[in-house]
Amino acid sequence: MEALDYHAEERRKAEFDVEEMKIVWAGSRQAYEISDRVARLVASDPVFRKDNRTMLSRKDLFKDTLRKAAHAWKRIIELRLSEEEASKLRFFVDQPVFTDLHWGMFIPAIKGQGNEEQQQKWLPMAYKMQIIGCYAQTELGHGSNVQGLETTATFDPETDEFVIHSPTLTSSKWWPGGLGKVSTHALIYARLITDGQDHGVHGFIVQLRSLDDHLPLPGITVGDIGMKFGSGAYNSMDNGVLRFDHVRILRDQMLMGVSQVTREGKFMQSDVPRQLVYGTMVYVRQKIVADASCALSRAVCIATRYSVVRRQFGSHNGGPETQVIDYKTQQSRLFPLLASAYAFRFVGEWLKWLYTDVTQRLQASDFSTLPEVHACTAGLKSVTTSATADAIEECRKLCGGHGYLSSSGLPELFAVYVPACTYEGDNVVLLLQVARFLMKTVSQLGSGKKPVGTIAYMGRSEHLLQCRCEVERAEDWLKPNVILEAFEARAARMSVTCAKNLNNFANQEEGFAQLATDLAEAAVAHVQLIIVSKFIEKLQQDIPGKGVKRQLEILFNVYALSLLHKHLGDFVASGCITPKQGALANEQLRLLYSQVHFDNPSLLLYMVLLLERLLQSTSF
Ligand SMILES: CCCCCCCCCCCCCCCCCCC/C=C/C(=O)SCCNC(=O)CCNC(=O)[C@H](O)C(C)(C)COP(=O)(O)OP(=O)(O)OC[C@H]1O[C@@H](n2cnc3c(N)ncnc32)[C@H](O)[C@@H]1OP(=O)(O)O
Ligand SMILES: Cc1cc2nc3c(=O)[nH]c(=O)nc-3n(C[C@H](O)[C@H](O)[C@H](O)COP(=O)(O)OP(=O)(O)OC[C@H]3O[C@@H](n4cnc5c(N)ncnc54)[C@H](O)[C@@H]3O)c2cc1C
Repeated sequence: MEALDYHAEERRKAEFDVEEMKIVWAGSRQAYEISDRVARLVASDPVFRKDNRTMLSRKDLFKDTLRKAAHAWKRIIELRLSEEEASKLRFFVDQPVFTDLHWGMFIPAIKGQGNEEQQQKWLPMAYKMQIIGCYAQTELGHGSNVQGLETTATFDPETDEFVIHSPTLTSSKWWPGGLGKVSTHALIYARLITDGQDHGVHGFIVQLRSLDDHLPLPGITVGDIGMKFGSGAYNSMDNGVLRFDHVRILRDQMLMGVSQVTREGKFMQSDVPRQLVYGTMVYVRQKIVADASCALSRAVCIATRYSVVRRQFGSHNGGPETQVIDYKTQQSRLFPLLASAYAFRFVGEWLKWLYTDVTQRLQASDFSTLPEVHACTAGLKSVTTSATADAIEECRKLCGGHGYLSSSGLPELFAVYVPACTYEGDNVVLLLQVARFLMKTVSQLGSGKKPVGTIAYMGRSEHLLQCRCEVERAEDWLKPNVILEAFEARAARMSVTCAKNLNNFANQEEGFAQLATDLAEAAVAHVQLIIVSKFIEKLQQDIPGKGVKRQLEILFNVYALSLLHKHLGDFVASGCITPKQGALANEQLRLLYSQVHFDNPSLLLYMVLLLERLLQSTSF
């Protein structure tokens, strides 16, 4: 049989409503139709070809990216695409580009932190792309520690201007995408100084290049920081370096939504939390979580197709060899990744809802859910991107030697994806933010303040700290409430243990530093609980289509039990389950793989294959 026949054969065996599954993946019928239409648009347009990317020189790759960006913009206008359609177009073009930062950070920062007048002044120009902006926060010396930034914005009351200056080499802005070659403007973060007093880091809009000849303006030194990891990949982006030599900007170029400086040079803090200065990062972290399932499903799709076609060993009497998908080891490495793609998809949908909710609350001056939203976006960004980056590498190995070829699509996918573990907050630094939130929650238990939302389970910690898992047989692990309680108990116990251990330190900050590893692990347990619980909530919804819900239930069990198996040490050490129950979970996981394979050899497989058309991956 030819490779295509193997694929057709596997597709033929599917026993669930494929059209309905596509809709579940997309989120709604309308979202699916948009995705399908835009995918075809991109696939049929030769300007958007991507098969030669890894062979282009940096200069040619960059030119290719500019050509694609200009063409995309032309198509968006000609076809009057909506924002959702335009975002899909960006997704299918699939090449990091300066417009990501313009639309994804520069504009949201002005919307989120600018006052009405500033929005009216800057947004129309930005929407028409008459100006192009980037997000220049990170410096050579400080990225994670935003409060450590050194660039200064000193108010000069005589001229009603700020003087933007890079006082040291380490204060050079370093990394911003779109900065190196393209941006005319930057949203920069600098220390606000009025009358000799330092008010911490605030956002300022600074013009970098002339709108006539694109040359840097006086006092601005700007350039590209050079080649990055891998061929093709993130090298399509002009990540840049930027230095200021006493550059003057008008006072109203400080974003004044969170704090203001008056004409007299008086600093005024609005009645809103200062953390709103970090709001754009929260927005993008939420987007990154939604994107994780897309990158992961691309990789899983490639590895699955390969595993169906590839045959090694096991030929009897000259018959065909065994499809590698039939090896239990291949299944146990691949199926949890497929299940994770669906889990991340659903938690991403939920996070989008949470973000929309907090935005509406903020408009009504309700800041109560901000800490939880920060913890959820930070934690989910960390856990989903780390898992996805690891999964792409695992998919490469699942394709044997062929996975190492550029034409498999996996090396470039890995190279382009892996910085997601670092940008928008290093993943460990973000986990420690979650841990801080958890420790605060634990310290408030018993104060009468009832934990709500994703930490509501902490309110039942008395029960969760002493409950016993009732699993006696492997199939008991198929019950969602059994799984949920095990994950809740593990998360609660790990957090409470950390909190107790912290109390052994006279100095809390010192304790936090010493226990950082345990705290990060407690944060992972909490975030995995969120993902598991959102998958369960999804399954409680009405999901139409023959066999669709059943398949999602199988994927849920695979996701949860494979996590339980991977983190068995945590579950057993915190006393949530016994070693025997851990072994039963593993047994059930094995049964699940083989049950899927025995009942219908292609069910899981088919779900990946259908994603292929949607995701347009470069694949075998
Ligand atoms: C019509 C046409 C349309 C076209 C459409 C085209 C579509 C194209 C769209 C594309 C979109 C794509 C999206 C974009 C692509 C992404 C590309 C990525 C490029 C990368 C960019 C970057 O990397 S930007 C730089 C990011 N930098 C970081 O993330 C830095 C990480 N560090 C920090 O966030 C902070 O320093 C910190 C949180 C680690 C520490 O902060 P700080 O020192 O102030 O704090 P404390 O720890 O003491 O905390 C104090 C207090 O504040 C709370 N807190 C901290 N952060 C937040 C927050 N963000 N929100 C709310 N609260 C926060 C913290 O919990 C503490 O609370 P307490 O209660 O006091 O404990
Ligand atoms: C491809 C790419 C695109 C980017 N785009 C932009 C952009 O458009 N705009 C922008 O402003 N920035 C951008 N950045 C910068 C990015 O946001 C930072 O690199 C990121 O925030 C991490 O900061 P850092 O580089 O200072 O890492 P560091 O903080 O120096 O991290 C180094 C190591 O130290 C550890 N570490 C640091 N602090 C702690 C701590 N408190 N406790 C425990 N461990 C710690 C980290 O876990 C990590 O292992 C981009 C980066 C990349 C790679």
